Amino acid sequence: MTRVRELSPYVELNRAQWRELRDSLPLPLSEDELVALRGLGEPVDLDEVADVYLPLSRLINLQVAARQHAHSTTTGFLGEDCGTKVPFVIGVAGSVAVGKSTTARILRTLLARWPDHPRVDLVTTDGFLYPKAELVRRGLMHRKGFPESYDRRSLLRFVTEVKSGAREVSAPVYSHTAYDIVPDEQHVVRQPDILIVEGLNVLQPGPSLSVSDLFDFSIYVDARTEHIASWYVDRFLALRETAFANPNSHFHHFAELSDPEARVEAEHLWSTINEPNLVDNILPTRPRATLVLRKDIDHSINRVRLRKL
Ligand SMILES: Nc1ncnc2c1ncn2[C@@H]1O[C@H](COP(=O)(O)OP(=O)(O)O)[C@@H](O)[C@H]1O
Ligand SMILES: CC(C)(COP(=O)(O)O)[C@@H](O)C(=O)NCCC(=O)O
Repeated sequence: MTRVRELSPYVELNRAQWRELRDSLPLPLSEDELVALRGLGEPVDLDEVADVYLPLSRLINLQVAARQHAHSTTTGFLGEDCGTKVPFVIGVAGSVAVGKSTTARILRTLLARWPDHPRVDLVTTDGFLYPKAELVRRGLMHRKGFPESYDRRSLLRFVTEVKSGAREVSAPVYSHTAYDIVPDEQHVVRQPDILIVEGLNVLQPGPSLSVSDLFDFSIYVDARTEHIASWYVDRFLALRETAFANPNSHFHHFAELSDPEARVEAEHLWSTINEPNLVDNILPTRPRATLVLRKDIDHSINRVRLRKL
């Protein structure tokens, strides 16, 4: 184990060192299950689940118990009922196209296999983007994914209600096909043991209480900006045969583009929207994460940085 710097709040481990912390926890995931969790262009294999995600699942399992204990201490101090469980909330942040959704889905599946917290729910923050009409009204159509394109107050209220133990809390749902919020769809969260909140900007601090203040643990999925740019372009090219091929897709007009034409479009979207958002808004939140998963150019996670203080 190497210390990042003397007196640093972080400890940095390479994959071999991190793998040791699995502590013989069995692998509760099959190849078929993993394939179903992988996003487009995400090559994560069972070795990576065993080396990286199992130690993480073990660490979070320990922290759920510790958090519950800390909560009971506070409720006992207040003379309130110590028996109620407060959902443990995990934030997953990182750039567009870095693979956050795959990380969040693998984590959700692994955490749900522990008998002490089987109910794990996952919400993506795209549901809290303003609807297209509102983004147009605010002049934010080219700022989708920037902090100001989200209804941050609703997101904060949603997580607060889940943490307060509300029986049912609804989140709006976003569709990449429609490029908009789906008017009549809701994701209903019913008293989970763990809630994962995944999105570009979940670690953003705010002028007052923000959603990251409610996180018990947070993960930043990280890679070099130029590697993420190439993953974004490759995924855009691949989407022509999948999502863009759907005539209802907002991006359907890209489906027929040649490789060089599609590359130009993807590079334009990257350099005008997603890269500035990464550099200006997302990367500055990285130091706030409890854990940073650092990916190599082949998407494999080769380093882990844990905040220990
Ligand atoms: N235009 C699109 N059409 C359909 N699916 C998309 C589109 N853009 C991104 N996705 C999918 O949405 C999910 C989230 O993508 P993104 O926000 O880039 O985060 P990440 O790649 O970090 O998970 C991914 O599974 C991705 O494949
Ligand atoms: C929907 C997103 C803003 C991500 O939302 P998140 O769930 O991370 O809050 C992003 O995937 C997106 O579509 N960005 C717009 C720019 C682009 O299409 O690349």
